Amino acid sequence: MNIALIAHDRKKEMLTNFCVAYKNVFENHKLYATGTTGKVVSEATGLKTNRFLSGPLGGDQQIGALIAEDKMDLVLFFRDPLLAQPHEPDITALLRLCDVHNIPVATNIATAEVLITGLKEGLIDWRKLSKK
Ligand SMILES: O=C(CO)COP(=O)(O)O
Repeated sequence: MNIALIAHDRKKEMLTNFCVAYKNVFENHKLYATGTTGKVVSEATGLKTNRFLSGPLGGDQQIGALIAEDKMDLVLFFRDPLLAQPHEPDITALLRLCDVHNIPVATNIATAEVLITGLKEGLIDWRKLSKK
């Protein structure tokens, strides 16, 4: 499965800890990330991440393009709901595309826990069947 990892600055530590905790799951999948998130996660966990541009410079849009092409299977986007982002339209567009293409997406750690458990249990395997 192709998994996108994205976190706003004040959520990066949380996502990193999440990736450490579930390293055994993530290492069986292909990871993509926005620039800074990928750097931080890879350095802390040793997991390989395919990194795009930093979010404010277009990274969210690059991940959005993969979603539009039906190439992303799961998105974990730890958003900061208490801080305005300069690239808010890009964030909205990415989440909209998840809804357009029915891609499982978590925007906080509580939902991410549920999705990662579902991933382990094979509950997202339908994605393999739905590939165009
Ligand atoms: O801004 C982001 C998502 O909207 C994340 O970008 P970085 O991973 O480059 O910090």
